[in-house]
Amino acid sequence: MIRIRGLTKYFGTHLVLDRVDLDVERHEVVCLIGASGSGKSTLLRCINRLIEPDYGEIALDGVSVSDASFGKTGLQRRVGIVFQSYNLFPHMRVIDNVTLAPRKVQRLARAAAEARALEVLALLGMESFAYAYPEQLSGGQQQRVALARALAGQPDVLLLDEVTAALDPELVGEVMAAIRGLKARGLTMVIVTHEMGFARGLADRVCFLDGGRIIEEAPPEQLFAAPEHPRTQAFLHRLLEAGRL
Ligand SMILES: Nc1ncnc2c1ncn2[C@@H]1O[C@H](COP(=O)(O)OP(=O)(O)OP(=O)(O)O)[C@@H](O)[C@H]1O
Repeated sequence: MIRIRGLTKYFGTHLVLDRVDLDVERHEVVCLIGASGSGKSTLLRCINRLIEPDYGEIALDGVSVSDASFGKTGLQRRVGIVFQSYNLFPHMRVIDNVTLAPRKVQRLARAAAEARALEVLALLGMESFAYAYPEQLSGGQQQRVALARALAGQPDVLLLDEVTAALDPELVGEVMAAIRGLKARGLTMVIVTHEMGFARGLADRVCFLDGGRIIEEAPPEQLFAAPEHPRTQAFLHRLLEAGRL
């Protein structure tokens, strides 16, 4: 479904992605792990063109993401993204946050947009908060609304960039459970995470980035139990020492 070849990105003279190749199949969940600065977020953000790469190709179902047939809004509807900072509009109720893009971008009528919003909020266990304001919700609940907002566009792929990083530890579990529910429904996802438990429990495949390259990829049970590359071994060893594995 997603095919990435030779993706290369510089920030100034700093090579941040170095000829990355990656395939993601429909219904697959791929987690990107690696040390801070290894290029995970940059790779993720190239997929929906929040960042433009310098070289390389990304195709979605065989069509280049820079093809004019997508247009930028078309691409960003097909490829949803959720960040660490959920960025809900504080002056708008949950339901208005979730219906905003479908109404303004997809030109859906209010009733249809609200029906869709209630459906995705229910999927994330948030339907009873539809008429609340963001400030009335916990961080975990706000992040679930941010997930609902991304899903309301009915994306084919969801990109998650450290979505649990800003949450208090006791709130991480509810967001992870919500994402597990999305996987069970067959949503294709590419996930950047520092939570190895998350990658282990959720991913079909884990990619380890180091210095802007994917240097090892494997199903989690294999990558965590028997990493092959010395750099992956060293990274996992450091996490183990820090009590984060
Ligand atoms: N807009 C930018 N301008 C300049 N340098 C950037 C920019 N965005 C990222 N970088 C640099 O690119 C490198 C890779 O950043 P990226 O955020 O992709 O790494 P990461 O693996 O996601 O890190 P982290 O786990 O800390 O989020 C880092 O050295 C970062 O400082």
